Amino acid sequence: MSKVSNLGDVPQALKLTNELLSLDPTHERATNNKRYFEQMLRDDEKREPLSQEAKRIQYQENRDSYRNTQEFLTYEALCRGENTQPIKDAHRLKCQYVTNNHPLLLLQPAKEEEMHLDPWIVVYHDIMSEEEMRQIKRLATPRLNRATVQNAKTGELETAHYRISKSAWLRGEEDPVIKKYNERMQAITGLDLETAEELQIANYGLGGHYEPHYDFARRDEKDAFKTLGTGNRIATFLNYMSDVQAGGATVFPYLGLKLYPKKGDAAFWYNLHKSGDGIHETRHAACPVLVGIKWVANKWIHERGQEFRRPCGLEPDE
Ligand SMILES: O=C(O)CCC(=O)C(=O)O
Ligand SMILES: [Fe+2]
Repeated sequence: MSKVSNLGDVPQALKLTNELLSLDPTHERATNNKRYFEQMLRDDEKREPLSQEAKRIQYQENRDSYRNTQEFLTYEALCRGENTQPIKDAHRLKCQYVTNNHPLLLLQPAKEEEMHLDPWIVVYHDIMSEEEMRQIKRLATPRLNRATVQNAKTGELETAHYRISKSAWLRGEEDPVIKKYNERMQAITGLDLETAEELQIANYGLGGHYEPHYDFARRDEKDAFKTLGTGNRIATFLNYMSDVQAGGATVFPYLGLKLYPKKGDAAFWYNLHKSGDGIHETRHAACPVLVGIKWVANKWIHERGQEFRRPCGLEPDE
């Protein structure tokens, strides 16, 4: 009951408390709460009602400054399902079958749908089978641990309030399903996955989310990916292994773009320009899960090995 009142719904908290007291009239905590909620409601009646605008200001004053930046407010608006800006050049977006002339794709081409042109963000439909998803979840489940982030100053891995999920890493050698799936991602992207990170499986429970971030490391970050010796994260291949009933979209605040998880689909984008500079508009976030749970599998592809597959460009933003 006090949790309901913490959310600001005192009348509902009082109603539930009265219900509890009708079942257990001697409940001491409920008796005290009842008195407390009734007093709160009497105090409320004396106060001038707050306008929508005043409520918004009060809400914003209680948050840290980052949460009031345009970026964060846009992230929240996108997560509520609002459209914050029209998708640029939406009329030029295309769908196509992709084979890259690769034996793995000739009989079953990948169904590629462009979601954004610059930066280029695509979704591949139905590329993971039910059985593959089941096996990946089976392997990951006993190994799920609270996800961490890298502290940009110290380089240490730590848990953070802005990333709430559990994750596990799966190596290609440990199961034929993983190996085969890695090969499919390699065929579709045309990139070398030898230098990629292992497959990261993430599970988001209710309220699980990951606030706006880049997948690539900035120049001023300490030791980012240095131990790997494979350069920066050139691209992200993000597989959705569940539908999410409400919430849980992947959103790009600078593009006004929302990708809704669809079981068996995957999103793909380059994080770096051909020059190696980061593409800042790829900043993205995983919205809080409101109903259901969310499973994803991330493959972060690195720069080394792509020298001939995606040659360097001479212009910084080519
Ligand atoms: O789960 C998502 O939708 C995005 C996850 C993500 O951005 C990440 O793990 O880096
Ligand atoms: Fe990410």
